Amino acid sequence: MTEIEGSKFIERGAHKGKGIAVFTSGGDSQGMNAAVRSVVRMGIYLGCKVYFIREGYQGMVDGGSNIVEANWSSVSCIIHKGGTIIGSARCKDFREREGRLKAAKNLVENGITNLVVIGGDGSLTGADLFRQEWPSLLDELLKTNQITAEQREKYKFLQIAGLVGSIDNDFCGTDMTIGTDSALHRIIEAIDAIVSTAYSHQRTFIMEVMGRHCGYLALVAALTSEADYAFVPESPAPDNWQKKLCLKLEQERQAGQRLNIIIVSEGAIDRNGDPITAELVKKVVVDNLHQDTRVTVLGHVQRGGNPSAFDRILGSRMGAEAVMALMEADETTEPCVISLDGNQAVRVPLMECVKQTKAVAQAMADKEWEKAVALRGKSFMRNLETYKMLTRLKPPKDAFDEQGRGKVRFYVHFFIYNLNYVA
Ligand SMILES: Nc1ncnc2c1ncn2[C@@H]1O[C@H](COP(=O)(O)OP(=O)(O)OP(=O)(O)O)[C@@H](O)[C@H]1O
Ligand SMILES: O=P(O)(O)OC[C@H]1O[C@](O)(CO)[C@@H](O)[C@@H]1O
Repeated sequence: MTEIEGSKFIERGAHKGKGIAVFTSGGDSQGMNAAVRSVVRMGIYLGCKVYFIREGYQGMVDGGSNIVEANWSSVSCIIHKGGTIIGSARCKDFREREGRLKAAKNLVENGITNLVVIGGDGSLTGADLFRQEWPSLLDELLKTNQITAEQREKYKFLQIAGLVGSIDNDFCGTDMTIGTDSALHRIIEAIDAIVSTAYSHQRTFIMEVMGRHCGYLALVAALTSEADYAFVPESPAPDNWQKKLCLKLEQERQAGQRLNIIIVSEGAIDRNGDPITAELVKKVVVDNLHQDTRVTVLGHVQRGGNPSAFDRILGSRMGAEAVMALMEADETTEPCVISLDGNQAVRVPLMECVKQTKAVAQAMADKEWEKAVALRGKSFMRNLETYKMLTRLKPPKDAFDEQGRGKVRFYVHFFIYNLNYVA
């Protein structure tokens, strides 16, 4: 790299002959293609041989035509596409050492010692383990005559850079994972559509959103749609949630609201760790309030469709940074995750992020809810506090007209004021 008046100039062909492979793993997410494109083009610019590994870890384990060299035009016209053009999978084989042994052999055979992993917490946890085991995997391959002593020596270091591609935003160490923003767009669009029909029929809608054990999507969806209630896994509803929920819905109706929206994260639980499903919430509302209530499960719509501008840029920036991280690494470098910190792309140690992400799961298993929320990070914590505060606030009396109905303009001011106040 050359310094030109304070800015870095990365020379074309500076890393000629190095082998890099990129693959996408776990649930697909919008923006993965932008990241793949960026890795390929940055790699080629630097003179590397860039490979696609198709179908995630399964392709790495199976090898053969799943590992193919990419060229500049293989990634033309994909930045706007949802999903991942190189396929993704959940792979049981890679969870076993035997599978990882086959994967190691395939990488050595293709001369690949640099990996860009684009996936969620599971994929990056797998990558962390793979990197730790690499020397012992090569030893075993050598011992069983599957690789030569020369190959053992030449490929002794495996460098890994992870990009967090998942709609769940459940990985510690980055502000936003690639795909979350687009999924939120899908969710908000759907809620806005539901609100109009709910208004006409004075209905209550329960919307189930994805996120696995992470409530980020549910929380931000609730905040941005003024939902009346939200169930998120990290901060389970109080034991008497049924009563509190019904009271809240009743209050809103009495204030003149024609509809209610409740957001349920697919991983929502109560304080005992038992699931709170959308159907269970519906039963509580119908049995107690006799409201006309419907459930909408958004499902994979959230993962589909074109990526937002944010996710395209995020994927592009992260992809280029991942290649640079690999090229600058030496045998002492720890594997890293390319993260978003504020507006900066930063490299953080993969092992640390995996450890912290596991700690969230542990805190939830131990029912240490406050710890779980804190471990999710500041932005999660602030969103949760904001939402709780907004839903606790009751409108003053002058928010109602003579018939006791809510004045719409008042609500708008009230909401905006409070949002500004807590932000
Ligand atoms: N502990 C692990 N050890 C080895 N491999 C793992 C491990 N966890 C996950 N993997 C590998 O990563 C793959 C993807 O993991 P997972 O299904 O958890 O999705 P993810 O990467 O978390 O993505 P998403 O957040 O979109 O679901 C698994 O199918 C498996 O092959
Ligand atoms: O597509 P699948 O394998 O059904 O997985 C669904 C899961 O994947 C995610 O979409 C991404 O992790 C989760 O939100 C959801 O629980």
